[in-house]
Amino acid sequence: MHSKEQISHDEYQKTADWLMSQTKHRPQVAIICGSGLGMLADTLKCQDSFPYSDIPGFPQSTVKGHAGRLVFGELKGKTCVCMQGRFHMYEGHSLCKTTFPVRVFKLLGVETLIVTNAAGSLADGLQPGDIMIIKDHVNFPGLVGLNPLSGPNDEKFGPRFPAMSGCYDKGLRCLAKEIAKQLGVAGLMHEGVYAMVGGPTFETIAEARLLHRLGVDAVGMSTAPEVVMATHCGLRVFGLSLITNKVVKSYEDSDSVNHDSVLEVGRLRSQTVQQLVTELISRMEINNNNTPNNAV
Ligand SMILES: O=P(O)(O)O[C@@H]1C[C@H](O)[C@@H](CO)O1
Ligand SMILES: Nc1nc2[nH]cnc2c(=O)[nH]1
Repeated sequence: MHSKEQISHDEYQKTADWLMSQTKHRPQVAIICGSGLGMLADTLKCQDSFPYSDIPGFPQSTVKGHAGRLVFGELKGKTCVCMQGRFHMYEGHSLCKTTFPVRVFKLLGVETLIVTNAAGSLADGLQPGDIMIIKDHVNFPGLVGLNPLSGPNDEKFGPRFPAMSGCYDKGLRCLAKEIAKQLGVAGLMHEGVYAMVGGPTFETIAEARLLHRLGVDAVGMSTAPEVVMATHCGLRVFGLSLITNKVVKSYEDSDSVNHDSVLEVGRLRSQTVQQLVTELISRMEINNNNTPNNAV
């Protein structure tokens, strides 16, 4: 089902053209808000916002904690677009639809994509409330062929066989660590490997143990397909996981995770995540090599 659906370049372009006809903002940075992290859009000034239901070609958000709005605005001298709500494979969207906004962002002239998510920790040193800079990912659906790039390749966006080593920009990861020190939150910050699983089930204990043994630090149900699409079309990527729970790895442990507690940790850490992302956007350099006219 996932590899058959294709979205043509024209369809992405139509959505980008519609958005450019509705707002004067021409974003350089795009932010995808994870579960409970929609407040990242609140810091944007001079906002223009669009419910997904009004945007031609956009899928709809169905998950609590994902408002379903695209917000454009200015942040510390940079023009941004923020997805208040992302699309997940488990909602029944094809991977093309799940990642639809990423190529639209490319056509809008975006150069850098910031992805955020809520994730459960497997690494012993990662506690709920900690923030993990994503150094790399394991795309479990992708490993078995559920890849948004399956099917005919559109060379206008990128090559047939894109490299994924180094897909999380090193310079931005270093900058984020420096900012965390300056904000006095270095104690909360870690760097690690995120794994995407299909969801919507949280992990069994056996699955949690398997992921832990494989070297995964945090697990979630998103992000990897977006990053694959972004890297394919040449966007620079920065990723953050907010650790919302420890994944249960012991049969003696009676804890269990639920979506409301995931959202609650998002609320508790919203200010810190907001400060980090704001500073990162403020201090990142933009090369302006992807203006909408020469985007793809
Ligand atoms: O959109 P993200 O990846 O932040 O959402 C995570 C994974 C599930 O969608 C949900 C589980 O609580 O949070
Ligand atoms: N798969 C998965 N996704 C999450 N999102 C937030 N917490 C979790 C978790 O424990 N497992």
